[in-house]
Amino acid sequence: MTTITVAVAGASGYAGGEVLRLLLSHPDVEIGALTAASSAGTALGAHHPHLVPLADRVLQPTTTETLSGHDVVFLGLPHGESGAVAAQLGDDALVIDLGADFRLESADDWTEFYGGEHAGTWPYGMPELIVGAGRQRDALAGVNRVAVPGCNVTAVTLGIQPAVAAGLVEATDVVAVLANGYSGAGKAPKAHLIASEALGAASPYGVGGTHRHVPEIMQNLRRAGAGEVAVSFTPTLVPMARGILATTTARLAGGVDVAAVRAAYEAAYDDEPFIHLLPEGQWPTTAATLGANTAQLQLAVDERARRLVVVSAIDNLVKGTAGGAIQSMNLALGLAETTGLSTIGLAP
Ligand SMILES: NC(=O)C1=CN([C@@H]2O[C@H](COP(=O)(O)OP(=O)(O)OC[C@H]3O[C@@H](n4cnc5c(N)ncnc54)[C@H](OP(=O)(O)O)[C@@H]3O)[C@@H](O)[C@H]2O)C=CC1
Ligand SMILES: CC(=O)N[C@@H](CCC(=O)OP(=O)(O)O)C(=O)O
Repeated sequence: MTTITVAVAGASGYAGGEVLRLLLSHPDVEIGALTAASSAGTALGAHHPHLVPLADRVLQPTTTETLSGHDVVFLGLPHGESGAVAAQLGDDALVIDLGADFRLESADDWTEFYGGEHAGTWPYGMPELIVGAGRQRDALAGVNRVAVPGCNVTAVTLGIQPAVAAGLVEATDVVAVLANGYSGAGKAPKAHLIASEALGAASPYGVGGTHRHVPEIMQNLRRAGAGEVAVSFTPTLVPMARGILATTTARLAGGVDVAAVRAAYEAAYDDEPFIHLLPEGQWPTTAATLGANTAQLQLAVDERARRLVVVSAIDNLVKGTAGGAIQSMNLALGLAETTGLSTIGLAP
């Protein structure tokens, strides 16, 4: 394989920085232009001192000129900014959007949850998503545009989709409650992230069906084979830098037992390099996934409540963003899907 040149827009941000951290270990990639907005003209090391090999690189403005001429462009920009940038980049570049602009199929969903005009729909960058009898990875070979999923969406979808696809649960009765690390909110200061108030507290946000990831999860479960879908989704900010622990429960279909559920999850994930159904009795923790492109899962059947309970853990910045994005890049370019991606976490 010849060397792939990669530009990263939003390189001073958390998602862009994580793309760079992972790309530094990718054997086929050469890192090209790094761009930002207000941080243009400053050194990358001022924003990401952990990215030592790139510390002296100077951030450029995010323009067509700086981003063009690369094989791959990652966009780690705030929602609503990617459409205009992508439109200026030629079809010969693979453009991978880490934001939400091109994830949703429904323009009405976009307007309801994000506001403004819908930019469009790109191939969805969740290789493991069950789509009919196949997987979304089949749709990623050779594409030149990829919309990377939301991090919460990744945790919940991977957690519940095998049961939904196999008809083992009622897709109109799915409830997900999540513990979320701060970095999911990006680096810009936000009122609900003032350290003196948020440290030491667990605080729900986006409650009552208002979070913008609700339509994306529903879209995924429909693609996985559900007819009607209803998902109750409640994220909770907890004092950790990275990580998502999602507990997703759903009402079991009649007659379904734990053996049937476990068999469905094993069938769905045994061949997946990054999705690990843990041995029975062992429960996921965010710590075990930190820095790794993995999702760890465990399930139980609550017989009294007749509900399936699935716990899934990911690193929001790796499997939830940058790692998933590079996995999709590999598929789009015809590289081995796992190239440059680690299953080794960072613990304790
Ligand atoms: N954090 C996470 O866990 C996840 C994030 N994402 C998505 O990735 C994208 C980036 O998020 P994140 O890195 O967390 O956000 P950050 O706030 O940490 O970073 C935003 C980046 O975008 C740049 N930027 C801001 N406005 C503009 C603009 N108008 N034009 C060009 N560049 C601009 C910033 O540059 P400057 O330094 O100059 O301001 C910075 O580099 C978002 O769409 C987010 O939703 C997706 C999944 C998970
Ligand atoms: C803690 C926190 O605020 N997390 C963010 C995760 C954002 C994300 O996954 O990215 P997108 O914004 O690209 O959808 C949230 O729940 O909205």
